[in-house]
Amino acid sequence: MAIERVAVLGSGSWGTAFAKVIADSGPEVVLWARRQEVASEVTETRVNSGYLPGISLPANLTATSDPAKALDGADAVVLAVPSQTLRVNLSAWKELLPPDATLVSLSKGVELGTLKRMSEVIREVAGVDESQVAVVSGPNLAKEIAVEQPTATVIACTDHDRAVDLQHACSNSYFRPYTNTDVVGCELGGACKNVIALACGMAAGMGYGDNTMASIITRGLAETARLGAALGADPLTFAGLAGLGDLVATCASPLSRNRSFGERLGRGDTLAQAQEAAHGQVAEGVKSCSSIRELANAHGVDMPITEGVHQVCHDGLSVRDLGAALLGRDRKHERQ
Ligand SMILES: NC(=O)c1ccc[n+]([C@@H]2O[C@H](COP(=O)([O-])OP(=O)(O)OC[C@H]3O[C@@H](n4cnc5c(N)ncnc54)[C@H](O)[C@@H]3O)[C@@H](O)[C@H]2O)c1
Ligand SMILES: O=P(O)(O)OC[C@H](O)CO
Repeated sequence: MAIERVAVLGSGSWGTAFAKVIADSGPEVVLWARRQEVASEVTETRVNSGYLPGISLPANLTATSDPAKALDGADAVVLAVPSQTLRVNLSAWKELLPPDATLVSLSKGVELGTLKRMSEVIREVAGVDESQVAVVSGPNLAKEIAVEQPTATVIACTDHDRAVDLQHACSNSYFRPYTNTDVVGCELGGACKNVIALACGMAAGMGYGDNTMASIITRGLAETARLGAALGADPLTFAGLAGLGDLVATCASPLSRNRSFGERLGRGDTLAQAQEAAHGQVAEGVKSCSSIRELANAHGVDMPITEGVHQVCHDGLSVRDLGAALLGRDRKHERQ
């Protein structure tokens, strides 16, 4: 089914940038903003100055703070709110969802408490089959995409035809989506890389260089793939855009909120100071390190970097002691 009208719910950095991607690809887009002043600014000036200052949004993108108006007649509903608020947000919107619309998750996290991936939360709250839920994940730093720097991504959906429809709705001269049916692998790649980026940031904050970064990235990928194997993901997904691609972009980029957050901790900031410096923008890994750790423990999967990041963020471990703990672990074979 051709996608002609899209609702994007959440007008932060990625919600706004992805709304622009879709509008630049053809469909009409209505962006929902929590705050009326953001919706008015986007509609009247075509700018979301709080999240994407200086970016001019296209004419086929309008905004509203009324979810009913955003969702009316939508062929696809894109969910662009933080992982830990998705359940509450979607519950409020549930009755307004057009019955056959594709529900698309942009959020990269694992829910605290339930340990569910975002597509699982969506299926549960909306009461839809998994074939109706898609995930967008890849090396997609919002600020680069907003200025139309070329990138690729993955649209994961168990229903290949639905993924292809969405692929058509968000393909343009700077954005190239690939399809994949491995929803589990794509979501785990997106959630886990935020935690690994926190660790890379911590190392950078301590003054360590590229050998350390490459070691954390590679061993971070190894532990992500171990979790994926336990949860039924396709191992090849982790070598793709939603695995290695997103991991490298996030761990290396000063634009990443997760890496920047970790860097502050590595320089000696407290969690509260790093949170304050984030100016309300979400660094998903700070919460997902705990849910991913719990998920790994429940499946008997060893994730030492994730465990260490959790201990730094929530158990008072110092970044220096995290480094020592990781280096001091039992020696082992690379494939273990
Ligand atoms: N920014 C990126 O480059 C990027 C890229 C890919 C994926 N993501 C993922 O997309 C998701 C959204 O990230 P973002 O970058 O847009 O975040 P952001 O911090 O820029 O914006 C979050 C948005 O959610 C809204 N929000 C916050 N709390 C809310 C609540 N309780 N109810 C409703 N809305 C609430 C905020 O008002 C804001 O509009 C995250 O899971 C993130 O990991 C971000
Ligand atoms: O800014 P971050 O750390 O949330 O990362 C942004 C994106 O997920 C990169 O793909």
